[in-house]
Amino acid sequence: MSTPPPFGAYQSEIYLQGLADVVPPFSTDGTRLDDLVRERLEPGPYGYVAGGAGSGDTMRNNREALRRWQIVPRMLTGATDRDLRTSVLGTSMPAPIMLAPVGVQSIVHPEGELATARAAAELGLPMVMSTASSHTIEEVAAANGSGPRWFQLYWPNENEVAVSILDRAKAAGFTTLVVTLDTWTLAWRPHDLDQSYLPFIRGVGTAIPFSDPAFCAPLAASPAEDLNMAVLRWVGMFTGTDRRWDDLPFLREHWDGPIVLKGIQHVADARRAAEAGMDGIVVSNHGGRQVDGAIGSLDALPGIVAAVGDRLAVLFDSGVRTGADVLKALALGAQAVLVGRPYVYGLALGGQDGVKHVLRSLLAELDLAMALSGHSSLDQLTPDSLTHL
Ligand SMILES: Cc1cc2nc3c(=O)[nH]c(=O)nc-3n(C[C@H](O)[C@H](O)[C@H](O)COP(=O)(O)O)c2cc1C
Ligand SMILES: CCCCC(=O)C(=O)O
Repeated sequence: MSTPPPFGAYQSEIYLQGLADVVPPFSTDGTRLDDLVRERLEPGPYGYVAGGAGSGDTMRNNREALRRWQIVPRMLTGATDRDLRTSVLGTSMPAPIMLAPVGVQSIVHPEGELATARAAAELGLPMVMSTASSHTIEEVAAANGSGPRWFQLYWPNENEVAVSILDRAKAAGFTTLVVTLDTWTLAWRPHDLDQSYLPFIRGVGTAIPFSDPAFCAPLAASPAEDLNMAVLRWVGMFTGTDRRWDDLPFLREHWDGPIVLKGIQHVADARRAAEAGMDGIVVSNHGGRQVDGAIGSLDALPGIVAAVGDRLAVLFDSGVRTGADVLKALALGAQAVLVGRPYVYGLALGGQDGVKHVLRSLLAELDLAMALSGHSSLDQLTPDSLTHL
């Protein structure tokens, strides 16, 4: 198997552009994007995307948990050529980085998830499409073309609607189902409450149910004709839902690919997912957007990997901003890492090219972090690559 060109090549590409006095479209530092976007977006959309639950403590805990683990570099290991390719639940990817499901993307850029789907396909990175997308399943699949794609389900209250959405996702080539468990109702989010800002009220992020025959069947008028009625039905369908562990066989019955539960933080829940015959989990606290005062997501990872890592694909998200962050999560046993806000900031700053720039920067930084810390392959990353402060 020939070694693919290193992602670190983005670095030389950028330096060479300097010969023609060209600089990157915006910062290559994933920790600075939030500041750039704050200046660009209206306060409503900015607060919605960047904000967390309550005081923001969980968001800060995510970053602090990542900072408390630090890399201990090794020398003279022959890490000149790296191979970051991997496969998760049958999906091949050029590096263990995926685009987390993020809804309502058209609040930051008119092309929304379509631009994201195109950028993901250009890089071959799997995207996870959200149930709360501002474009339909079929539109995003078309934009993603032959790229790898998974579908994220917000489990609706009505089974007919769930089945209809799952059938559409399957028909549109989504291979793995990601079921998000931590957002069955929205948290207390002062950023949004203080501005009375909720995108869904404006009908953004409702494209999938509003284009769904099972969702629309009981409506007296179409969502285009009577937005308020449709939004009311949306609220009843997707908020305050009550699903339990016993309900999981329903998903197995209606989805024939792998199923991943997203939003796991407790070891006991990870064990439960394994016992329920799930294929994977995402160790995630939704980027600190749901439970304020919760642990940093990375702090949940080692215990969960020890408990179920041999039975389930364990993925990780929440707080990842740099290549070093990705390296740390991989070293602690995640098979792949999802990023949320960073690529959405890229979308806000530059559409499809902006998403691509953020992801290429992250890939390059991961590649160089691997190289300079002495790792030439993913299997060389172990907890021994790190120390905990
Ligand atoms: C604006 C926004 C919308 C989101 N929408 C969804 C969603 O529709 N479904 C979902 O499972 N997670 C959603 N998430 C959570 C992400 O999938 C992911 O867990 C989180 O963003 C990871 O943290 P990070 O932003 O620090 O990378 C959303 C996150 C943001 C920032
Ligand atoms: C009910 C959909 C919520 C979208 C979402 O996941 C978020 O804003 O974090």
